[in-house]
Amino acid sequence: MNAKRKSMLNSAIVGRAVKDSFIKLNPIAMMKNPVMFVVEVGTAIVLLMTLFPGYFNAKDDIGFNLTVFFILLFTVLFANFAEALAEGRGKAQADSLKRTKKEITANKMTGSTIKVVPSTELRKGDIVIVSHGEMIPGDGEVIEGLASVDESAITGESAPVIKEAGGDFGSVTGGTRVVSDRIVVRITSDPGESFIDRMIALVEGAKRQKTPNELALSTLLVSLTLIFLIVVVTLGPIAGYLDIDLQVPVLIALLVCLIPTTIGGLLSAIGIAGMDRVTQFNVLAMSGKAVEAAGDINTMILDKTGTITFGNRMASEFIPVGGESVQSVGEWAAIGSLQDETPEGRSVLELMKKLKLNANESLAAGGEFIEFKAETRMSGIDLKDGRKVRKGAVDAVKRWVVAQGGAVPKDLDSHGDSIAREGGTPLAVAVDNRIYGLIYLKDTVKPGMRERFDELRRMGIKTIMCTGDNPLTAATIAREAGVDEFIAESKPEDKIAVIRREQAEGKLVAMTGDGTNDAPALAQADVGLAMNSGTIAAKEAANMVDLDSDPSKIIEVVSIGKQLLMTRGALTTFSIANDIAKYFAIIPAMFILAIPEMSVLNVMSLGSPMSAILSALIFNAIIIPLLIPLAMKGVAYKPMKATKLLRRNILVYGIGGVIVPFIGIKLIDLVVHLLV
Ligand SMILES: Nc1ncnc2c1ncn2[C@@H]1O[C@H](COP(=O)(O)OP(=O)(O)OP(=O)(O)O)[C@@H](O)[C@H]1O
Ligand SMILES: [K+]
Ligand SMILES: [Mg+2]
Repeated sequence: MNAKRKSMLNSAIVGRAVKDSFIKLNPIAMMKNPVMFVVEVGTAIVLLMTLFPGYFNAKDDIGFNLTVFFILLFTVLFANFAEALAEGRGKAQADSLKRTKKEITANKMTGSTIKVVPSTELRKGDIVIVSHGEMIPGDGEVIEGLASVDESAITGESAPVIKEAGGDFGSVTGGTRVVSDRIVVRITSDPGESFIDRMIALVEGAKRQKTPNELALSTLLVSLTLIFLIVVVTLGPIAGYLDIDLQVPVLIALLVCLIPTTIGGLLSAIGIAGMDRVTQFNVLAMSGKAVEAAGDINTMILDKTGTITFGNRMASEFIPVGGESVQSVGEWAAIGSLQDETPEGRSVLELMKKLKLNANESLAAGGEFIEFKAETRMSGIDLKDGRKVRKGAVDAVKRWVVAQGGAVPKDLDSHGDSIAREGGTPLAVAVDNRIYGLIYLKDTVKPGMRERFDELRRMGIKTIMCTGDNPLTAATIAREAGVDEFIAESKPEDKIAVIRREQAEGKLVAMTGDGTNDAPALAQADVGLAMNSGTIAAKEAANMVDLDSDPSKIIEVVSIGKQLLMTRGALTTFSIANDIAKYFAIIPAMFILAIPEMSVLNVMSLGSPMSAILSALIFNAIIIPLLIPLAMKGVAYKPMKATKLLRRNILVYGIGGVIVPFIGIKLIDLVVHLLV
């Protein structure tokens, strides 16, 4: 991550937020937030009454009304400021992305000629050539060649990544730079629909829509506002009937204190900041809904290779069976791997070199390469002389050999099992109906996995490891990493089946993936995190993309989602509890103002009715900016079960929410009382 992205709020962002706070006063924009809209309307009424007291036949104290007006105005401005500040970093980031997007020229291939055209003219399906030093003019897939690409413009990561035709590392992003070699790219997006365009829209929050959770909460806040509005509006006539004179600005002050302005003012900032936290983490969430869903996840599906383990499964040993030799196992393994571009395949050839073994490579000439497929769990080559060479998962190779009338050497299983028990992956090597031996693929569990899974368990999240590997290896790695369940010998479609099974039980499921065959499962999952290095299909199916291509990040994304939901819950509790406390300050004051004999009601022994009302109103306003840091950073929490967490939060934010205003209002009153 680059420093620019990491930089916290700087003065430019704050300055812009201050300006935006005033722009956001526009009532049409304000209507999106009904609670604050009511405050704004109240502010306008008080202003009119201050400016034209004659019209309202108010016998009033202009000084008091003017003070109320300013406090109300600041209440609205503070809420606007919270939202503007939360948007700030995204807007700044969008600006810098727009700068990288500036016009790029493309070497477009039309037939056999190359034409230089502006990147804006490129359409889906166009073919371009990008050489060393040039910018990639649009999103696409490498169809020829291999190059290292500097993707720091989007990922912030300065180390270049290798992009090559075929496989899962072939997708490139417009605006990134080729720093070595030359690639031919097929463009996969039309202008305005590129990854950078989507990223700009996303960080700018241009298309931000309320999430289902936010909508539900907004409905609650609007209902509360309506109830209090009705109460306060009817209070006027009732008081009039009783011959009690209640001034309109006092009623408005009462209303504003009662309606949930704290959460109303911070709600959208909390949502934006949550999205922002995910973005700073180099994960692009396609919607706020995805981040929230992450907070509600019950089940997490994880890959073994590359997610829980480092994934650079390297051949470390050739183990002969049935009386064969290391040389023959190695030779056939190598012949079957000559064109296998997977890390496993390449490592076989490297092991040959390391062991100083030779393979008669000419045997492979003119043969037909059989690519590794997760479905068959084998790869190899059909030689020109008719012999078929295969290497792959032991059970798959056994079945293949038996189907051709071959026999399984007696010592195969024991050797295979001992590799698996150590957490390694055994690959069997066979030619036609004869098994020569095993390749020992070594892989290691990433450090710290157990602690992270413990944390997930404490949050009540179940982890399921899905792997194409054999049950023994799977069990060993599962035990070592501490996942709750595992599914071995799983095919890509098995992932969808697990996701559906969990969802049928009413659970929300998260998963990560990068291959085209992961795309359906990524789409089926409630939270699908695709790797940026992955295929276009995977990235389109997912609702999040990890720019650093670290599948284990799903764990942190879930934590951020949880934190977002908790922050919203905590501040809602705090806000509503707060309003109850203000009630005790302002209601007695109103009635004492009208009937001085009622001064026994002054439970908080505030200076005067006027100062009580103003103090409650000032507290109501300044609590918003005071809570901005909490709204932006999210509440701190320890992973624990949802019910326990809820109880704790109600205790802290509910009771805290009742006590804090009593102290706050009392302190403010001490000062205000001196002034009025
Ligand atoms: N290049 C290869 N050639 C032959 N067989 C392979 C090759 N790569 C993997 N295999 C075998 O196929 C099995 C399935 O591989 P696949 O990549 O689908 O799953 P995996 O990597 O083991 O698990 P995960 O789903 O956790 O990534 C492996 O366990 C291994 O036995
Ligand atoms: K309030
Ligand atoms: Mg794999």
